[in-house]
Amino acid sequence: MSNQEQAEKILEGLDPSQRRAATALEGPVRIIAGAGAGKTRTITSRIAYACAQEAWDPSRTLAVTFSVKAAGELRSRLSALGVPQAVKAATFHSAALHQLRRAWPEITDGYFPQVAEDLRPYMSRAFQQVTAQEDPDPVQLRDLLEEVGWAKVSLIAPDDYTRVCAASHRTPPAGLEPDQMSDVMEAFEREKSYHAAMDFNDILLMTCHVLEDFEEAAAIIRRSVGWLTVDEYQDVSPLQHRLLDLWLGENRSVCVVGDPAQTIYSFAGASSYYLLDFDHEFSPIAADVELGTDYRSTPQVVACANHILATSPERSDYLRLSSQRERGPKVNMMKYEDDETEAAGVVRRIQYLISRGAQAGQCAVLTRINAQQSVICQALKQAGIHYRVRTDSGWQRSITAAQLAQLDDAELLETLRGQGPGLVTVSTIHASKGLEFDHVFLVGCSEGLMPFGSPAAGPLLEEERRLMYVAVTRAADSLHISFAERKNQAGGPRRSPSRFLQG
Ligand SMILES: Nc1ncnc2c1ncn2[C@@H]1O[C@H](COP(=O)(O)OP(=O)(O)OP(=O)(O)O)[C@@H](O)[C@H]1O
Repeated sequence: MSNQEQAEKILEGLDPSQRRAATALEGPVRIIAGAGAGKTRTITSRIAYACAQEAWDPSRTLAVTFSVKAAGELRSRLSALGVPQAVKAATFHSAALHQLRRAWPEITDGYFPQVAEDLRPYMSRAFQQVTAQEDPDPVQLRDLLEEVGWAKVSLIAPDDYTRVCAASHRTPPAGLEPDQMSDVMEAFEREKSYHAAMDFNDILLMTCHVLEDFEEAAAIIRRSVGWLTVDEYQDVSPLQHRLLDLWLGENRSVCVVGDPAQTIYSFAGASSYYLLDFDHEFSPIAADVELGTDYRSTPQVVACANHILATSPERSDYLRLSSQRERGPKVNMMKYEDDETEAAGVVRRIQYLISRGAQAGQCAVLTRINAQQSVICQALKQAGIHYRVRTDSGWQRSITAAQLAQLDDAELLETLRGQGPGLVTVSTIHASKGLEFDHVFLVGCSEGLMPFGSPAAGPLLEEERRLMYVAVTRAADSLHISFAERKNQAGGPRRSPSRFLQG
């Protein structure tokens, strides 16, 4: 097959908008893609098409994304499209770490710092030095580390922290005053450098530093980033954006893809501002494509997703999806007495679906927070249904190693990839991002849980709305939304249905 024929074949599975995005090979390209609209299909086809056309040098082609899982998905889809191995698909952090390692001997004689797995000891010592208090408790420690992480990805130096707090009414964690927190931030950095350690954000900060201050090393890095694709661009932080800017320099071969309605990490410094502003920042852009056709979900699920966004004050930034599928069952709404009854009801429904031929691996129960999961897991266990829990740190299976050994190879592979036929998924909404299931059960849809903390109108409420949208759009065939009127039989305050379901 000639290169041209091969290139044409790559485009075969794309609709006209996806094709327009995939064939715009030079200059800045923005793809705004709704949930299930094939953004991964489009960007992988674009890279494959460019390589098949010999328009790009594969060894200078880089695609970055946020999670290890998404990077793995990109790699396997690129390889299925016959893309040369030389094309790199990586997380921001692993791409930067690789560049930093290579540049290091050119810029210093010092040892390469270790990426610290556990930052708690450094933070604990920093806290003690500044406050002369005992160890912070585990929750304080977590909050302090989150605050330092937020400041770093937001490019807020310790010196500026106090000013930022005053301007934005931000309250530091662990009962600290802003200037104490600023001192803790400095002490934390000292502790890490004393032990030749770095955290995840340091990888990006140090790479920025190399690109800014070491001309030769910067030129080598920039040469390796000839054609850049950035996935999930709606979740980019100011620090990641700075790195992108420095990677590109004068280069304008950049394609970003994202969905402003799926920004769910604002609390950690992510912002859809860069996606929405891309056409100004990179003006003139070569192609600006919107993908609004949802290939994943039924019209009923899509209508529910559109309804959730319809009352948002930010709705003009969001795409209105249209479903490409046949009609399916209507969205099932249920009210239960308490959490246990809700869990039992959900499990009964899953049993019913399985008895009608559904695969357990295609059923997911989604929760807003981790604490909602134990009652669900208990009910699944009682019913003898194997499940796995998806947390941000990975899978915890209810199935034992011995049971795992009985699965055949194909099942095992699928199970390990998270798509096995045998295990129901119990996941937080955050951890379900990018996944799809035939049957989705979204539990706890009451005020207080969804939106969590029932915030007043404003950015917090909008982030909760987007979370609900992400949850709903994971469903391909059937969607089951429920809530419990009380926590348990003992009573407790009466809960009302989520405002996102009204109207
Ligand atoms: N042109 C198309 N024709 C048929 N099916 C398609 C097309 N584009 C995408 N799909 C299917 O739609 C589903 C979603 O595609 P993909 O995984 O690329 O979506 P995504 O946009 O990355 O999803 P999300 O952002 O919601 O996680 C997949 O099952 C994919 O095969």
